[in-house]
Parts: sequence; structure tokens; C-alpha cells
Amino acid sequence: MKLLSAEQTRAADAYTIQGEGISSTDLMERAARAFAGWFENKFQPSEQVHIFCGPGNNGGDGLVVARLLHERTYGVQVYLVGEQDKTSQDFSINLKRLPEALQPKHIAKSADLPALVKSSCVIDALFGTGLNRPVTGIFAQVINMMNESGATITSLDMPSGLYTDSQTPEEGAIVQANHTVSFELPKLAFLLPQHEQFVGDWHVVPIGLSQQFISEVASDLYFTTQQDVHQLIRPRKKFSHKGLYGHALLLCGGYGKIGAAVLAARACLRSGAGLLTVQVPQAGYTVLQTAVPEAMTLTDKHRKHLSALPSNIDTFDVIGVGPGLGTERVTKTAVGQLLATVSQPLVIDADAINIVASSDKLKAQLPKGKVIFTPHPKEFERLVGKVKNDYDRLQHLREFCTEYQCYVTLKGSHTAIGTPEGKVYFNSTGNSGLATGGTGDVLTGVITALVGQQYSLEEACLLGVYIHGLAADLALSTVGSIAMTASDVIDHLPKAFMHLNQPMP
Ligand SMILES: NC(=O)C1=CN([C@@H]2O[C@H](COP(=O)(O)OP(=O)(O)OC[C@H]3O[C@@H](n4cnc5c(N)ncnc54)[C@H](OP(=O)(O)O)[C@@H]3O)[C@@H](O)[C@H]2O)[C@@H](O)CC1
Ligand SMILES: [K+]
Repeated sequence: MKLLSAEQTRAADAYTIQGEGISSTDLMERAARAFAGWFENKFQPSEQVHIFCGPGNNGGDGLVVARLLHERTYGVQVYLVGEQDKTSQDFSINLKRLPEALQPKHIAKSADLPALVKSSCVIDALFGTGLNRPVTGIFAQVINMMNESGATITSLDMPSGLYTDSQTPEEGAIVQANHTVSFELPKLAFLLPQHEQFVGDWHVVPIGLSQQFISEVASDLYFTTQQDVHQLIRPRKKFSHKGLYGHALLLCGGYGKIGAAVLAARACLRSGAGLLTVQVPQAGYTVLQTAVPEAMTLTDKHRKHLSALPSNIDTFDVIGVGPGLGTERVTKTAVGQLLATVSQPLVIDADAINIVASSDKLKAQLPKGKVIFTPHPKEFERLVGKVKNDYDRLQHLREFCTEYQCYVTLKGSHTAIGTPEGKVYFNSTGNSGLATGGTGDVLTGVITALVGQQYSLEEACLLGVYIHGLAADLALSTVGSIAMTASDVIDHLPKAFMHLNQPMP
């Protein structure tokens, strides 16, 4: 699914209005109806609903919602915020359509602010995608009052004050919503961790924007849905043999961190690798052979660390390197040798990322179009330098991927996958249970297995990140998010693959 900027969303609205031969108030009615439908499922008509409307079409939506909820027997109080001399046309039309019973109150100065309490139910319809500067003055006072009241706030389309697709200046007030209900597509701002306190739980309701426009408009930002991933996954062939699904090599584990190799290996096997060889330091031999009998184990000549590449390295289809590796000198040398000599695709994680990050020479040796990095945000900063905020991080992600012609899965609550063409895909699965040691090792194993099965590097990233998150989501019902371990994620990979292999409803 594509993500559109605020400007593109306006263009999609205009295109839909023109294409369907409807008026903009018709589209507003549709949007408000979709919002009200969501609201009715969430809140009882016994609630007194306070709706704060700004001067533009977001406020216009708020007025229509007020009318619809009134018809559906909710108690509604409408507030019109700011001077009323510059309201949008559709706002004015819908103000006239407001039933007489709903006498709006005007809020032009602080003395007009109502007293909300914790139990109040608020709809924030101050500003949406048309916000064009930081929110100050009476609007900021209303927002601060809402935030401080502790009321349950549902933002219409956007939390007012938050920019849709660029960094919001610090001086502006921003609504801290419990829920944000947005139209047709999620907004980029929803997917960035720095906005969690503003966006709350977000939901998207369809309003029938032109699919033709959306499919044709140029955007390099995507949100990976189940449908997207379902199209990628390939069932196994009837006349299968293990050679068809790749021979993966994992270079993982160091003294005290052999578990990382075990997790990556188990995840790799649970993700369909035909054959798997794991090279570990001598200290890991018995552990690996016992914990993962399906994998072949090679031992390094070093007892505690990786120090050399296997002599038969050419025979593998894909190499995953990094989990538990450590950054000893001997290991750095071996990683350098790997980058300089191998021709297979590489999945580079954890300490292998740290090793690459520590040397411009190694970065320059990265084979083009063959590398997937799987950093968490700290490892990513080691690769690209300190970032200022989430938008800056995205910019660095694009630049790094295009400069080094590589793929990066930047782990987070919506893992962002960067491609050499500068595209960014945000993942839609996963939960806070993944914030625990070892889940990154699992992801490395999953992606390595998928590359071995001849998925393109982009497909392997999209599919791997989605399935990893889905496995964690499926684990929620049995272990919950607090108790979840990396092994639980591996244990739920089979269900996740089965889930995706089923026909879509
Ligand atoms: N287009 C459609 O058909 C559909 C659109 N839909 C809905 O419309 C929303 C977008 O509406 P929009 O474009 O009117 O912008 P909106 O967010 O209401 O704000 C603009 C107003 O605010 C003002 N203003 C801006 N910043 C300000 C600030 N910091 N402080 C103070 N004032 C500020 C600005 O005034 P000005 O800049 O002229 O001073 C202008 O008056 C969208 O989110 C969705 O809810 C849906 O109904 C589907 C159909
Ligand atoms: K809003």
C-alpha cells in the first residue's frame, strides 16, 4: 500500500471528486460517515461528545460528524475555535446544516475554554492535512486544555498540530490523542516512533478515494499489508528436494553468545532453508549440534571467536553473518575477507554491522546489490552517524541504501525497509513483545532462509520482516507481550507461514 503526502492526499480528494462527478461536500459527508461509523463501534450513545472544530475542512468534517452523532442519539456539544471570518466553504455549508438543537459555542479567547474532565469524550477536528504552520494562540490553548484534561480524545484524520509528512516545529501545540481515525490510507507521521504520544492507536477507514489515482501517483513510501505479502509468498513445489530451497551459511556466535547462533539457525530452518550450515567457534560445537540437529556445524579453529571463513564458502547460496559474533580483531579480519571475496548475497546483522560501521574501507568494499543490513536504531547510527529525529533517520536510510546499493531493515515498531532505489517500506506486523534479546537473531535467520530460497533481496526483506512480526503477533495469545522470548517467535513461525499460505479472504 502506498503512503501519500498531504499534498498528494489533497490531489487524490480533488481527483475523486472530479472523477465521480460529486461535490466536495459529498466527499466530506462520506468521510464523516466513515468516521462516525468507527466512533459508534467504540463509544456508547450515552456519552456526551465534545467536538472541537477548526476553520478548514477538518473542522467541516467535525460538523458533519456532530450532525450524524446527534441523529444517532449521542449528546453532542460543538465548539467553533478561532475567529469565524475565514472558514472554508464546506465548513460554512455544514455549519448551516447543523441541527438547531446543536447550538455551537465559540472559543475565541481563554475565558471561552470549557472545563473538560477526565471522563469527557472529545473529538478533535481542529486541523488535518491542511495544517501549514505550528499551532499557537487560542488553538494552542484549546489543545493544551484537551491534553491536560485527561479526557479520551479521538482525532479526526490527524492529531491537530502534527504535520502529516515532515518534522513538526517544536514551538507548536499538538493534540495527544488516544485514537486517530484517518481516511483511506495511513499517514507517514503515524509510523514514526517519535509520534506515539500524539497519534495513539491509529485506524484507517475507507472513503472511496480514487484507486486509479493512488496506483498512478508517484510515491516511494509504502506500508506493507498482508495482501502485499500474500502476493509474494510462493508455495513449495510438489516435486521438491532440499536443493531447491538453498544452502544457507550462518557465521554466528562467540563465547558466551552461542545462543545467538542457535536462535538464528532455528529461525532459518523454520523459514524453509533447504540446507543449513552454521560455523561457530569451537566452544559452540556441542551446543549447536545438540540444540539444532538439523543444521550442519563447522567449527572455527579459534575456540571463542570467528577468525576465518570456511574453505568451501563458494558452495553456499546465501550467507548470514553477525549474531553473537563479537568484534575481536580476528573477527574483523574475517568479516573484511568476507566482503572482499564472496559473490553470494549477504545478510549482515549485529556485530557484523558494528564491524562494517567502524571502517570506511569495509563500507567501500560492500558488494553492490547483494547486501541486506538488519540494524536496530543504535547500530544504524553507527553506520550513518547521529540522527536528529525520525525524519532525519529516514533520510539517512534512503541515502545509505542508494549510496551503497544495499537493503536495510531498520528495526522498530514499524520496521522501515530501505532499498537501493530509495524506496522505504514500513512493516505492519509486530508488537512490543519483540523488544527483547534474540529477536534480531531470529530475523537474520528468517531473511537468510528466504534469500536462499531465491526470493529477491527486496522480497526477502519485506516477507521476512512481515512474517517475523506476524509470528510475534500470533505468540501474543499464548505468551503475551511481557513474557515473550525470541524462542516463542521461532515457535510461531510455522503458524505465521501457514497463515500467509492460506487464500486471502
Ligand atoms: N479535500 C477534501 O475534499 C476532503 C478533505 N477532508 C478533510 O479535510 C481536511 C483537510 O482540510 P483543509 O485542507 O481545509 O485543511 P485543515 O486541516 O482543515 O486546515 C486548514 C485550515 O486551517 C488553517 N490553518 C492551518 N494551519 C494553522 C495554524 N497552525 N493555526 C491556525 N490556522 C491554521 C488554514 O488557514 P490559513 O492557512 O488560510 O490561515 C485553513 O483555514 C482533512 O484532514 C480531512 O479531515 C475530508 O473531508 C475528505 C474530503
Ligand atoms: K484533527
